[in-house]
Amino acid sequence: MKINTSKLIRKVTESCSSPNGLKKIWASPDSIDHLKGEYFSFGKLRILKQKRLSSMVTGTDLKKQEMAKSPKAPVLVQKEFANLQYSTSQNDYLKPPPPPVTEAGEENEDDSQQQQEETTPLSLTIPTFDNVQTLPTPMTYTPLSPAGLSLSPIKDQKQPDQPLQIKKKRAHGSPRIGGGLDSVLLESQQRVISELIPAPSFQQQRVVSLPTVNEEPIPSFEPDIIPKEFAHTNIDTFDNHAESTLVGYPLQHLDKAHVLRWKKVKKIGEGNFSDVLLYESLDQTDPKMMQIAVKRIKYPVEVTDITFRGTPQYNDTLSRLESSLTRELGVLKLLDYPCIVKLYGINNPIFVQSKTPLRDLLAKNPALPPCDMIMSYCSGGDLLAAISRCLGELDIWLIQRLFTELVMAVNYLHDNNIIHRDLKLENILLKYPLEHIIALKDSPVFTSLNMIELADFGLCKQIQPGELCTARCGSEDYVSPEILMGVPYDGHLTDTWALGVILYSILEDRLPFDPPPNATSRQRNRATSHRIARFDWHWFRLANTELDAKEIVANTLTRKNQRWDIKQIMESIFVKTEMESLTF
Ligand SMILES: Nc1ncnc2c1ncn2[C@@H]1O[C@H](COP(=O)(O)OP(=O)(O)OP(=O)(O)O)[C@@H](O)[C@H]1O
Repeated sequence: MKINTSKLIRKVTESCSSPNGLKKIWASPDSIDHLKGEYFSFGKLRILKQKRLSSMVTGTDLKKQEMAKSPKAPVLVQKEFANLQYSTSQNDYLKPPPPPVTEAGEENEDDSQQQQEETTPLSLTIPTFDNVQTLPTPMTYTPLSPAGLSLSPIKDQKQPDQPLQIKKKRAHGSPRIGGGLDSVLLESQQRVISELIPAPSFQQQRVVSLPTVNEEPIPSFEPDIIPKEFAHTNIDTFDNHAESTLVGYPLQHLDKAHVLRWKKVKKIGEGNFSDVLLYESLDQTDPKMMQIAVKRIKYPVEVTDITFRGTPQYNDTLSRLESSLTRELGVLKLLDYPCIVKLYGINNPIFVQSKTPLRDLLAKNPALPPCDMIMSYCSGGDLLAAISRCLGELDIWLIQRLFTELVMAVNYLHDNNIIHRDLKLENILLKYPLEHIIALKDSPVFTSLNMIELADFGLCKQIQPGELCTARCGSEDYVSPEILMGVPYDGHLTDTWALGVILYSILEDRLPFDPPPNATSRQRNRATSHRIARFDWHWFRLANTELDAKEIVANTLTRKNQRWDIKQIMESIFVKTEMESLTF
């Protein structure tokens, strides 16, 4: 029997978007299971499973708990919007959605009846544009957390009277797993900018496709190549070792004769899946590697906690983690472009040599050693933090320069049949602090040096020309309507959509699909996905300003059949004129 969950979905949606706190919704365990792929990741949602009855609890109590745990996200102060003009001419809209479809066999909310309900087989409906009759369900993702099930705040907790801000920096300590099996399904803790990642045990809910990428063949693991001291070291040794000194292998020479050593300086960043640390060379060899950024993978609790061993969560998590890791490393090894972060080396060759590095390591040792990716260091940090620090006041020449480099990086990826799928402000790294970049403006080297590096290839994919993707992944504010709809999508065009979101955000100092500055409380309570699906964005600060950049936003934050691809963005006046001045 097919379960009808539409009523429950509506209730959860209302509850999740309610600013006033706790609400309980009772439903059968199967209904909950059915919803998990959609809703488990809602920041305010917790699922309490009982034997025959489940409840979902949403509310501010959970938010508060998590907010107390998470460091504050950088706040980007907004300008006054009191006299803003409202411009709609450049936008197109979907027609208002018809009322939600009522399916036969609707669930009864009555508790007593719920208790009677026995297991009902789940059915999977893959929506297409033909049969989508309601707006897509708001989605966030719940990546797997080594810290367990704590939930983080998510943006719709904003109170109506709060100043606008691009605040959606990741929640520290809320790691994700992404990219695995092209469906990246891990659960339990979410980041503030979320990925649309269903939980691992709910893959029947979601379009799950195995990777169709033509991955570069990775040579099979040769045990001899791993230095003895690493191949049989336990995790404590690695941890102590990693605290102070890092031993790494340059990608070109994965043998013991070429090991390099670095000393830890400090932590410089944190993602959902990794800690990023600055190290300085102890060998004084290659100047490029004097200072390096080390991306240390955070292993989810499901693979580190021995009590999970042998459980479906363990197996699922392990394979997704492994898939994500090998994908990111496999792609990074191939890339060589000024505006893209470089992978210089690795702390253990097995991570780049084996197709199943984690399983191989676990076969030798019960605990996983750290995985440290040795990467180029960008001393300016990420663009979101930089913009936040300067209160969103970037000169247009600088916006033009940074965005042009980003477009060139994405063009390089697309030319090489790679889609990024997680383009966002946090993944754009500045090679130098913003003030240094500004000071360099009139220097002769300004046009010969790249100022950004694109990072975080955990969700990228190598694709065949014309291939469509099905994995619903990305970050909530940057995700395109077709991904929200769950239909197969062209990854090139979802990348250019994200470029539109990025450019708009830098220009307007706000994310395009946040509630508008003059929003009514009803608008404020609407999910971001609702506005995305309706292409509901407007110019505010720049409503009356003529700017070449605006045509890029207008032609990317639009329907996929009208959306510019990367070549068209490169042909725009804003990008083309800047590109012509660059010499790298
Ligand atoms: N090479 C680098 N140089 C300087 N800072 C970096 C570098 N790489 C990453 N960072 C910092 O660390 C943060 C997290 O890095 P990254 O996005 O690669 O991790 P992640 O775990 O994949 O994150 P996410 O949660 O977005 O998937 C970045 O936003 C940035 O601030």
